[in-house]
Amino acid sequence: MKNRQIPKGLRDFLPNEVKNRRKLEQKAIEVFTAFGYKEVLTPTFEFLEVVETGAGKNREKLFLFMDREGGILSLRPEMTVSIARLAAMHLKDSSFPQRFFYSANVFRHVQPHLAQYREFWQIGIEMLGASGPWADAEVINLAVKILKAMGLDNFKISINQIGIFNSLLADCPVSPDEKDNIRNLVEIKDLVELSRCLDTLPVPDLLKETIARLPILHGGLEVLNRIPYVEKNKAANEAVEELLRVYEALQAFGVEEHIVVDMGVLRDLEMDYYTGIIFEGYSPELGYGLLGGGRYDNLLGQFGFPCPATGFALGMDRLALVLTNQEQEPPHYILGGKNLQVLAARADQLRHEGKIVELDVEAASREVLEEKIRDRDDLIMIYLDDE
Ligand SMILES: N[C@@H](Cc1c[nH]c[nH+]1)C(=O)O
Repeated sequence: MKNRQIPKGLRDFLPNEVKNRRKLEQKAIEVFTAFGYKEVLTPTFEFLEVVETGAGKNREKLFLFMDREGGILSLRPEMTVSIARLAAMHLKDSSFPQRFFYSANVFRHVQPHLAQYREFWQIGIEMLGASGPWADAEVINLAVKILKAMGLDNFKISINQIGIFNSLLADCPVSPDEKDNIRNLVEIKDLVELSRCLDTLPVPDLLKETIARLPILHGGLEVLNRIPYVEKNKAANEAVEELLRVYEALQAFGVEEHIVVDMGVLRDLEMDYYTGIIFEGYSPELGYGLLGGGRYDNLLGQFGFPCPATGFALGMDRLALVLTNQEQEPPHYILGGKNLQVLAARADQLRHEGKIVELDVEAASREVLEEKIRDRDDLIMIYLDDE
């Protein structure tokens, strides 16, 4: 019966799920607000041309449709590009940095699996107009603070600087397709195929060895001493230096226990606008990432407004799945009786005391009401006989 189905990869939210989500959202908003971030909203769909500025090679993941004038539109697959467009349209005369946050549904035509829907919710921030390690570290610090505020303790943020990988790759005398393949193999950590692929290419041995090791290079700062080829490449060296500065700033923020330096994080499978520090947050018990982000200094320039920027987004559906709701609920009453005026006054009084009160709007008798809520052990019944 098709009229009772919804398209693949979409979902309804029942009251408990909505409540959990709103709670998480509320906590995130409190943290963002305390750091001076302000909420923005953008339209649910944009011109394809705008969306492709950020996710160029991922057209097959977009939900596309046409407007009546023949323009091609896309449901937003994420928020960063829309905010870059917003900044270029509205903020040219503002002072910077500007700090924004959002909570929005986004759409990607992915193969649905656990906690991966085609419409999903992201909460995120973008800091526009600030370069330098302190800005990157503030954003990563906020990622840590958010996960903590939501009740997670056992999580890590893997950080990298995309310039390290890009500079190594620039020294490989191979075709763009082969570069894409290498990038992909590093990202999915396929060590066997990566070595095999590198062996077939005319890449200098030291560089080959370095790239082959990237997926397993993770840990503390010592990781940065284990990338031998970096010495030979000035840009890679500078990128390593920058990563070091950000790590130091994260130490100053006091969050380094959650930080892992990870040369295998490229975020290339997600977005291709990153230019500097990139990071992903995950909980070791889970097989998937919770949040991701990084620096994208060239994106706003593509909308005619060159401006450095950095940010991250967190997947709410995934987070909701991780977190069991530890908070105590206020008592939940059902209030029955025949005199509406008396009931209404009592209901208001209880609500005023912080209780949740449902009024029995069907004015059932005590017996009927008792019978009706027999299976609802979350409810406390009060019946007011006429006084
Ligand atoms: N928009 C990115 C996350 C991000 C925000 N800012 C920078 N990166 C994503 O959806 O993965």
